Amino acid sequence: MIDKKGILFVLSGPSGVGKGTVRKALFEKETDLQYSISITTRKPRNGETHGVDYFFHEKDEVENMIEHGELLEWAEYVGNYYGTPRRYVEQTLAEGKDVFLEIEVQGALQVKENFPEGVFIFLFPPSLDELKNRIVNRGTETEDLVRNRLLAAKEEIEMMEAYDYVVVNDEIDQAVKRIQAIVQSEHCKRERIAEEYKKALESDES
Ligand SMILES: Nc1ncnc2c1ncn2[C@@H]1O[C@H](COP(=O)(O)OP(=O)(O)OP(=O)(O)O)[C@@H](O)[C@H]1O
Ligand SMILES: Nc1nc2c(ncn2[C@@H]2O[C@H](COP(=O)(O)O)[C@@H](O)[C@H]2O)c(=O)[nH]1
Repeated sequence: MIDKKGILFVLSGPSGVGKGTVRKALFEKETDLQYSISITTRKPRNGETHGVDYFFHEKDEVENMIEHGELLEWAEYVGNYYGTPRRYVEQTLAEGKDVFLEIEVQGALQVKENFPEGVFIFLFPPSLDELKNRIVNRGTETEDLVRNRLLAAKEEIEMMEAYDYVVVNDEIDQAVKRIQAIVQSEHCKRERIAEEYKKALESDES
């Protein structure tokens, strides 16, 4: 019997490209996706809430989670830990629901090793100048952190080929529509595979 697990979608890309913005706009439309809230040691920004934007933890707590295998993937990114709680993802997929991760590139590549059947989407900026403008204009990072995030961005963009899809985030609405099309098409693909599998089983029995 083919399993009815949910699909794991992973949205990734350089800092400031608009992952959070696009994900929030997508979730206003796609109510069937389940967002996996990450853990981080970064301090909350103004307006961020524990359990909504992130689970905010101390460094030793996260190191304990890593040691006990509680994270599906984790990365040290520009001085802080970020990670995906394993149990939530595995349980939700097993219930047949789709899970959506919004994570940086090192983490996405770790997920790809463990879940090669996942769908990996790279969000791409219209240009590097625009990427810099977005990080700077967001106003959440010091000058040093902006520089570090841009340095990381250049390395991250080189990993783009490892992804299944590249979506340009020029206009938020357009980027959301492109991701919705990917979600739909992946569902159709899996339904077709399940159908072919069923037919193959039936012809085997006859
Ligand atoms: N298509 C877009 N056009 C113009 N501005 C955008 C667009 N998408 C996002 N932005 C703006 O760019 C800034 C960065 O967006 P956002 O915080 O969503 O990026 P991110 O990729 O999640 O960043 P990080 O990885 O650092 O968390 C925000 O100020 C956001 O409003
Ligand atoms: N590897 C992981 N990366 C994550 C996770 N959650 C968020 N992120 C990414 O970290 C950077 C920085 O985020 P910020 O909120 O400090 O701007 C960004 O690229 C996020 O997408 C995670 O669980 N694992």
